[in-house]
Amino acid sequence: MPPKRKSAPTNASFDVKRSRTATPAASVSSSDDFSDYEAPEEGHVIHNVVSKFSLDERSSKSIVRKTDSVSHIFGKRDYSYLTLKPNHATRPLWIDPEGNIIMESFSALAPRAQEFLTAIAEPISRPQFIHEYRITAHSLHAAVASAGLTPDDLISTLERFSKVSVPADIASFIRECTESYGKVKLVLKDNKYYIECKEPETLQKLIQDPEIAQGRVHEGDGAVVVAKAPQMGGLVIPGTKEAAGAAQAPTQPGAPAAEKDQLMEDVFTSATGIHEDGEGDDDDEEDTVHSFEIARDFVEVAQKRCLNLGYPISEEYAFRDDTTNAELPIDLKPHARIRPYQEVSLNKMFGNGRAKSGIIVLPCGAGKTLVGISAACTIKKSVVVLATSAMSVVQWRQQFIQWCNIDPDQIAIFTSESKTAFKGDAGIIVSTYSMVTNSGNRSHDSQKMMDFLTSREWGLLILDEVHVVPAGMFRKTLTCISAHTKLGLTATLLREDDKISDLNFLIGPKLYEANWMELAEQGHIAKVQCAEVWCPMTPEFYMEYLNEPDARKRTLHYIMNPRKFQACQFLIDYHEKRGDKIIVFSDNVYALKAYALKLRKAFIYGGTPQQERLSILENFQLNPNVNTIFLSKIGDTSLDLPEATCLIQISAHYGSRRQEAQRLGRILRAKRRNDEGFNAFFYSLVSKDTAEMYYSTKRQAFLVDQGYAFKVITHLQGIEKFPGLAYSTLAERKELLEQVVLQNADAGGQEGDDFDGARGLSFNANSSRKSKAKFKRTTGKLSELSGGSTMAYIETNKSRNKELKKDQYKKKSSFFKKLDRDREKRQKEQLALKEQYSGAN
Ligand SMILES: Nc1ncnc2c1ncn2[C@@H]1O[C@H](COP(=O)(O)OP(=O)(O)OP(=O)(O)O)[C@@H](O)[C@H]1O
Repeated sequence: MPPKRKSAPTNASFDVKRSRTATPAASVSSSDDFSDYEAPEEGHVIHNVVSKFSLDERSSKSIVRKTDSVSHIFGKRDYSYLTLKPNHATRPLWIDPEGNIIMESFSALAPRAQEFLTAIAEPISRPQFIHEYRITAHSLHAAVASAGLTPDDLISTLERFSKVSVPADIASFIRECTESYGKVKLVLKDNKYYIECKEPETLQKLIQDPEIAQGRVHEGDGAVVVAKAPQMGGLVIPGTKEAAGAAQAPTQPGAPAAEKDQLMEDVFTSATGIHEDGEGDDDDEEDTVHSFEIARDFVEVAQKRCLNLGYPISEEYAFRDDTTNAELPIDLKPHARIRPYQEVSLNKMFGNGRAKSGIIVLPCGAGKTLVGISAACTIKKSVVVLATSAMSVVQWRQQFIQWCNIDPDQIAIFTSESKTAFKGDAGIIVSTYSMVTNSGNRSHDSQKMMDFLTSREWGLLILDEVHVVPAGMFRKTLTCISAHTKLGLTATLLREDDKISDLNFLIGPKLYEANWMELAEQGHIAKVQCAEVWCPMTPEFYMEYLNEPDARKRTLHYIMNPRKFQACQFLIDYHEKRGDKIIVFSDNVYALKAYALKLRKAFIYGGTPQQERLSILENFQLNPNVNTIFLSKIGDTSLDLPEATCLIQISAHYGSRRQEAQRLGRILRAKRRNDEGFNAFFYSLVSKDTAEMYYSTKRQAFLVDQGYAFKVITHLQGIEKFPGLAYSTLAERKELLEQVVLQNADAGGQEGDDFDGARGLSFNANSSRKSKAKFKRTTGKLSELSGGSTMAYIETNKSRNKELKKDQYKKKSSFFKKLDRDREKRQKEQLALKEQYSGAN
């Protein structure tokens, strides 16, 4: 097979078909920069050691499938030929030869198995009873790097948990991936970069490579430095029980019986080498490491080359040995107690006494900010925090002051409104991605701040909402800010473009991903009842919907469907009477205003002046007469309203899974979450038999994978008898339809992208800036925007969208191009007729 450049198969992993189309290592060019390098897909087989491995061929040779009357239904996923172990009923895992792992979460051994799987595999779906995981090259990398697991540990533990023997192909995949992963490290010590390895042979191999040799710094005789590796002992993360000197946390309720505990401990110990009492087998041993220095501007080239050679580099920061960068006097306040899952995620980051770069995934409202702050308190060096909006910037600063005993003067804000550096040698700067990457003309103060940011070294770079940042912007950020450790934080590691794997490469592996349902069970986030309410279209709206040629106007028809309005009115009334505080979300601003005005409720969208926004929010929080507010997409993220207990969604961003999860996040932090029997409510109102139903299903995919169940409500009991129900007569509905028909297509569009507050749409954006960026059009088809290709995020780069469109057009045959032209012509004629008709009336 000829080497493919920039191939981008869509899966991750251990998937047989994908690994076949893997980018051969040689295909990643040896050019000197990364500008033309496109990282492979998430978890995709990323180096030659892995690409040599073809599970497909091996497994297809060895499998003898049964053929009976039902086997055709299961096709390749008929695994009935696998032999179950005699005591399979007590084991929780099914492992198939294609690398998928299914876990019975009701098994007594499930808690242990889950702990193990979270360390070695990617969670794919975790509903109540059955969880699905997949072993990927990246997950194995993270397992080796953060938990220090050996291939034998991994395979033997899988074997113990599995109902069937671990297939030989999987065992060899694990060996091939883990043999090289995590062995070579990039360490920044005394402000010099070192490539470090425990095996002298591997290091020799790298040194002898002509490309790497070019970047090597020869000090004295150019010898390889041999040193003792630092050990984990002594590193205490602030805010943990250990830090407070408290005893170990008691066993959780519902823990397995004593005799099972012993079995589980055996299994766990065999996997990690760590006993329950925390003693490692070889804690006292010191390992020898060999390293050589690499020039700063050669680091990326070396990283790429090592990846090609089959030794992907992990980045680590020996912050305790860093005497060059000033210490930041920062500690958590005594009252701060970090939660168990926050502690687990931080342990993954500081697992071996050094800080590892990577991504931590926690549900919305689960406290990512405190995780970032605790990381800063552990490293105790200068920190840069980058957030997506000016409002988040303010919140980050407030949280630093709330949780830490740091002088507020040492936390500076860099936004369009504030540009002052911190006092002293070390400090914290909080800014937005676009402030840092803005390539336009900067004001004098802004340039001064940028120079400050780029001229020094930072101990930690915290990247908030890491998944939403366009990849190009990301690269720019990482090149202009030199940080020893990069910590990405997100709730939804989902992107609509094909750049998710860039995060693995540019930041580091996913270090930890929390289980939403578990956190809800433990009361850290609210339990939510989710429902999709099907609202039939009225006949007159449906006729118009079917005949409308313009996609955006069609959208307006299903959002303004009178039956949807009635459902919204009914639900607001029902939940207000229950004592809930309700947020109604609408991406469509025309509908937002129309619904809110008709129902006499307050609304906030991009055009609402700042003062008015704050006043509405304050009333919502404190005034018992203001129980419902309408919000446009500007409220999707960063809005901390713990009073809210019910969400109603009337219009959304097509099929965006990320938006659905983020909106749900607004009620996950409900104050009342620990009240007896408390539930928050999330309703998505969907017009039946329209495109909205398709998008709605797509939107829910991520939450369903997290274990949320969406009930379908086809009829709201008692709605017909609801007093004052709007649009209950045909005349009213026709009047509404007329108003909708008279709107131009823009009314069917959505509010501009609120990627960054600096562009004017965030909650605390200066209203004078709003008009500049209110609406942003991108070229592309509806399906491209909608998540039609299992996407949740669209690259906000206009030229990229144009390219996409062009590519699609190129792919079309002349026959289809002709059809497109004919259709456009017909649409123009229809529009002209309509205009003529409305003019005549
Ligand atoms: N360990 C803790 N102890 C007490 N309160 C906590 C803890 N961790 C987080 N919180 C509180 O939980 C709330 C949500 O935290 P935060 O805003 O960091 O969530 P998030 O994960 O960033 O959410 P989102 O993704 O929606 O922005 C905050 O009010 C925060 O103070």
